[in-house]
Amino acid sequence: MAGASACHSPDPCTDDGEHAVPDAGTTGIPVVDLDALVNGAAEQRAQAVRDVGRACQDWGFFMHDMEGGQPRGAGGSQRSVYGGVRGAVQLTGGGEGGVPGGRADGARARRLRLLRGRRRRPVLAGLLQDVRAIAHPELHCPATPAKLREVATEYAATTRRLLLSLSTAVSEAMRLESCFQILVANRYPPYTAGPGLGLPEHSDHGFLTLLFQNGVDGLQVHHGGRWLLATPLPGAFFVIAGDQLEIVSNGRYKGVLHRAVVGGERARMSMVSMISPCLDTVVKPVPELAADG
Ligand SMILES: O=C(O)CCC(=O)C(=O)O
Ligand SMILES: [Fe+2]
Repeated sequence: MAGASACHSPDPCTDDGEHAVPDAGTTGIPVVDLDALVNGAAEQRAQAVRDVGRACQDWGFFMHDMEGGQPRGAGGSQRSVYGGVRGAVQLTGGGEGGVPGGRADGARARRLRLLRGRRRRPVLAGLLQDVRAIAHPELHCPATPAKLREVATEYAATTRRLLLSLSTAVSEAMRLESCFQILVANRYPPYTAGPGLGLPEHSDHGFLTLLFQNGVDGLQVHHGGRWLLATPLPGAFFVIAGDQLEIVSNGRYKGVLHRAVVGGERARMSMVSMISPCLDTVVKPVPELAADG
């Protein structure tokens, strides 16, 4: 696979300031009890909404406290999704933005742009293999491996419920029931030539993103002018504020910059589920916040 040869070439990620991957400090990343949001009594829910608001405002990034309880099925969904997506990533040949299905004609190129979002730098060959699939309103899923459709259907539904609860908490005013959802599976092959940039810094174009990983760290979040390594609580989802949340909140919440670094003997995988309003929605600040200027 391309990743192996990339490991032996001069390291483009550490050669110059432009591509350098500085050491990340650790943590302080906010933890929010999302169970209170979904199942809590009025006062617990109100506190969780305040916590989400503060985390969005201060960080644009937080994690979901699994101790507080996770939505039923999410754990099983996380475990089974590794198996499902690993096969899909390998079968699609590990191309960056490897959405299966045909040549990059105009429509497909537009779809790829939508799925990839806004990136500041190109992805370096071999450091990332990914599969992106529209998950809602209709699941567009590769036909192989056979288990993938089953896994993706369950995973999309589980994460969509959580994303909608979060979206409601972040902005009760925004109607997101008819949403648009994208699933992404990223695989970063082993890379022993030093630290490298698997996925350059970017913000996610949607409203909210849920991300979990296979126990190999590498996600970094930009906070307070520094890159911090995002090490999750065991089994936790990371929650990432996207560009549309920044627009809706009139800049009060930021679409946070994040990136993925690679380096080490174990392949890293991350599973991303991103939600947006349906595609014909005009995304603009909610009036109450627009009035603030
Ligand atoms: O692999 C990661 O941790 C980051 C993935 C990501 O940010 C994305 O797919 O948008
Ligand atoms: Fe991202």
